[in-house]
Amino acid sequence: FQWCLALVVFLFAGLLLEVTLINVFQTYTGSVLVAVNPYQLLPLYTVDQIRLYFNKRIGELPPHVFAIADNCYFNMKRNKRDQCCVISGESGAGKTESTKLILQFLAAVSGQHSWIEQQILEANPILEAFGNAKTIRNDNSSRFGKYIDIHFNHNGVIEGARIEQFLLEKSRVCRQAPEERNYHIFYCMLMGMNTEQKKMLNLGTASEYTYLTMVIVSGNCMSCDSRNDAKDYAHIRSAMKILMFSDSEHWDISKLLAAILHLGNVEFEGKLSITDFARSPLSTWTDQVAITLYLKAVMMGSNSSLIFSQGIYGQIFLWIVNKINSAIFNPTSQKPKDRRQSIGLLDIFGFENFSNNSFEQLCINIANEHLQQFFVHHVFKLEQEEYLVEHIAWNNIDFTDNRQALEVIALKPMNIISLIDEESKFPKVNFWFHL
Ligand SMILES: Nc1ncnc2c1ncn2[C@@H]1O[C@H](COP(=O)(O)OP(=O)(O)OP(=O)(O)O)[C@@H](O)[C@H]1O
Repeated sequence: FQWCLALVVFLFAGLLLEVTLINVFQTYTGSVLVAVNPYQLLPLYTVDQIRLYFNKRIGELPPHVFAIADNCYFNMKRNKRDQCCVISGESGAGKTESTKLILQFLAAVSGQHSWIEQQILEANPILEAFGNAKTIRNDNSSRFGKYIDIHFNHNGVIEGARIEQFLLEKSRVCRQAPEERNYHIFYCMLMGMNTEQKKMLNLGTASEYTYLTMVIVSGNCMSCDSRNDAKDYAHIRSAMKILMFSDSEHWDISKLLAAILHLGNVEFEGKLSITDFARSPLSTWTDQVAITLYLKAVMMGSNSSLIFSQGIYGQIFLWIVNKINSAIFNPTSQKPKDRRQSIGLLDIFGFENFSNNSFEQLCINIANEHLQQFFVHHVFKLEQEEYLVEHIAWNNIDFTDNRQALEVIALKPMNIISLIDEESKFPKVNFWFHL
């Protein structure tokens, strides 16, 4: 497995954008593309541009994300080695958009315009609906990490793909920071469903649901200027059809999403002991699920609806990723002639620093620190070691190595994560870190 060091790093600096030269926001450092988010639609990602960058050497044309994609594709075919493209940068820097552009490029140049290519591309609107949300930094922020492995046959034609997801931010289902929203799918569903469907699920408008209005500090945020929830819902529905979600599966998901919204509006007035419960009329329920839920709710107190809702949403998300994989992934036989090559695209949530950072931010930032270490290791350490071995004269480059920070947080035996893990085994524990 060869790591084609096609690291696409995006820096966040909107001010540069007044510059009229189209390609000034992208440059290379070695095989790494460094880009600034232009935050405007530039005519850089057209079919003509795909044709232009196809089969060109890096550096022949101005720096471009298509050049990185072409480089991966070319290396995979020529060297018969799997490739990987790591896309890194802070939140809102343009990672997800770049991932989609690379996918579009690969789908276009691999040549067949087949059903499977369309299915792979249409997985994005579904994943974004369930895994992305408006944050203060990005109206379409990924709240999970994803690794898409695209599989090619020996002729370089796409044969399938497989998606892995990491660390969905489940706490967002129950609460959001000011000016932020819950996952897009809730608003899309409420805006896009017809009256009859909403009636069957007993659904109203977003303002009626605690999970869509209860932000941590003050104010609430239900709309998002740059998005059209009703239109997006239609797109999600058609994408689900393309990915072979049946109508009944879609309806089951809608029922679960509605259940989460209703669960958020449940208020607990007091705690019933199990003995009280046994005496109560509820103990005559025959529905085992309801009884189990009720007993758990009693035992866990008022946090129970949060835990259920997050658990249900997490399971829906996992199920959806598996369902997508069952449509786009087709296992190959072991015969050498059927052997496939792959290009992997890693797109994780970007580094975040809010005034109030939760455990999720800690996990997101640790993942980013690991990527930064990978970058530092390959771009500075290994490169300079090679210069030494080959006796090449160069000016030593000073760089900040984040290894120590990583060791304290996650690598050394007594690290912050292992301490949190140990402490969280005790009831009612709370953490306050000042890093
Ligand atoms: N190449 C581009 N050209 C024009 N606009 C872009 C480009 N890349 C990103 N954008 C704009 O910036 C927004 C944020 O980009 P994106 O969602 O890809 O960021 P991200 O790095 O994936 O953020 P997060 O880590 O929060 O998921 C997009 O919704 C889009 O409006």
